[in-house]
Amino acid sequence: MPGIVDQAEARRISKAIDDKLRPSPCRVGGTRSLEEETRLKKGCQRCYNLFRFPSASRTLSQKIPVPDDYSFVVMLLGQAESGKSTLQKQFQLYYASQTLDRERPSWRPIVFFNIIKAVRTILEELDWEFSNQADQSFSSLVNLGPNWPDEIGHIRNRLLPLITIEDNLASELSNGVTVSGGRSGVYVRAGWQALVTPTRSWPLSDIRNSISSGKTGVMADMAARQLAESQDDIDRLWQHPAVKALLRLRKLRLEESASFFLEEIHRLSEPDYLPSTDDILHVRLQTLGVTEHTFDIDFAGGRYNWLLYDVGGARHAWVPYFDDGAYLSLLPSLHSTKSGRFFLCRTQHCAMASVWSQGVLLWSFPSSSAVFCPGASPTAVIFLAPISAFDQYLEEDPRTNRIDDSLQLFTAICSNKLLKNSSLVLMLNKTDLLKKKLQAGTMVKKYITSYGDRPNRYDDVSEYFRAHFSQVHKRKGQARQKLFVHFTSMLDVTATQKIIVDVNEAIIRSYLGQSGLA
Ligand SMILES: Nc1nc2c(ncn2[C@@H]2O[C@H](COP(=O)(O)OP(=O)(O)OP(=O)(O)O)[C@@H](O)[C@H]2O)c(=O)[nH]1
Ligand SMILES: [Mg+2]
Repeated sequence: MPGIVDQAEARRISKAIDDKLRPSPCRVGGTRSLEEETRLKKGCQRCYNLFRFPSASRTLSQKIPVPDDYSFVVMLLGQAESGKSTLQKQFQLYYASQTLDRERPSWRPIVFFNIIKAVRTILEELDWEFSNQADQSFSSLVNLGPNWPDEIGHIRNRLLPLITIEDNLASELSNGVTVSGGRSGVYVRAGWQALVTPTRSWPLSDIRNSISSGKTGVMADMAARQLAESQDDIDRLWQHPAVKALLRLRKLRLEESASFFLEEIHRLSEPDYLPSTDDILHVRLQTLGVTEHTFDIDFAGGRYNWLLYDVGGARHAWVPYFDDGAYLSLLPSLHSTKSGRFFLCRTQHCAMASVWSQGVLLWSFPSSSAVFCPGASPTAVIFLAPISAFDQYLEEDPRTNRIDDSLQLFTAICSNKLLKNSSLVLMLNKTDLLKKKLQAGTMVKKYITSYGDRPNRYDDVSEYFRAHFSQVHKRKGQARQKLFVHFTSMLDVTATQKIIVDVNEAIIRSYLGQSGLA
């Protein structure tokens, strides 16, 4: 991978991976039935998983002997947009769906914000094409004809009242939180839902009442009205050949969920629109700091408390926490979660951030990387790596490939001594997007030179990435640390929920093994 290893090392790893990828069922070990053996020989991924993660395939039949006051602490880590909060929503949907139902109204203005941001981005890009069209390249390239600037200009004028709402809506939703660098966005901390819709009304009739009685935010109301008025123009813009050309030829990067929302604009503009589960899973909303979620999980005849920590992955989202101060300062009020486990500190001169608990330094890390550790070492870390991002670069550092960045973060996590007893779950996420990109002909080797001339097919590409992450764990991981790997598409509810159950069971088994309770 560019930036991780030098050329000779890249060739060595590449060869090792090729060797590993050659069908070799024996390497997964375990006792196999004839049928399983045969399927394994044919390269069946499910069989491979069964042997690689045997715990996930069996069911615990007895209540497990966990101390009464023990909580399974699980941290979700990974770069920005890797899908951590989406996985948290899937946990909530599975284990506490009534709380997700209660929160539905609070997602409504966030959906509106996602739409407005997409519309603004498209118009800005078209403005750029328009003002730089002296060479006529865009028009002639896509055969748009001479009138497209006028057509878009009219739509743009009608959409201006909508897009001017964006910043104020972001500020209302973020409750005044902004990040440096002038980025527009919605950044949320734990408990934001209650701020956005104070009534948290449910069922639908109550929501209609709360919307009509003005109990939702002022800007959210205004956005709803403007969307209702602008829906036809948004649709016209989205369907316009100039926009399709932008997406196709200029590789315009909208948020991944933008097309989902723009396709559905008329449904989302209904006066009593309430976000569906699919809408909530598609929403893009940046997490700021750490949010804590508690679930009671019924399992094998017992009830267990899980504390899930969702950590914001964007580097710039951490910037507000690292402002002036020449001394090591404790900032517990900003960073402690409900259970008061986190303390974040910084030293100005070495640009390191540190995590403290009860006066003990737990972890230090460069302030540019977003890792965080709870007061006690977590039972498990779930690391999400979006493998569809092979052709993308970090927003905060356009030279760093996103897969490369994920590998670096994963290396830091595997080698962190504080996590030596934690189970590690690696979710190679966004496989649906990866498939789409490969089908559309995007070549992996163009962005990941070490991929070489391997076939540009999903099975080969996904296995290649899995092998790379596994190599990191093998080289940097610690003896007692187990690694469980899953390919995921976090928007697929059925598949993800099955994986969640498997992962939970694997974590519990691993905990029992570590603590000698098995
Ligand atoms: N197509 C697709 N989209 C996904 C998948 N997982 C997450 N997304 C989308 O990716 C976007 C980012 O997901 P988040 O869960 O907000 O990412 P995050 O890691 O919490 O990001 P930060 O809070 O900024 O650290 C959202 O719009 C999700 O709907 C996936 O497997 N497939
Ligand atoms: Mg998040």
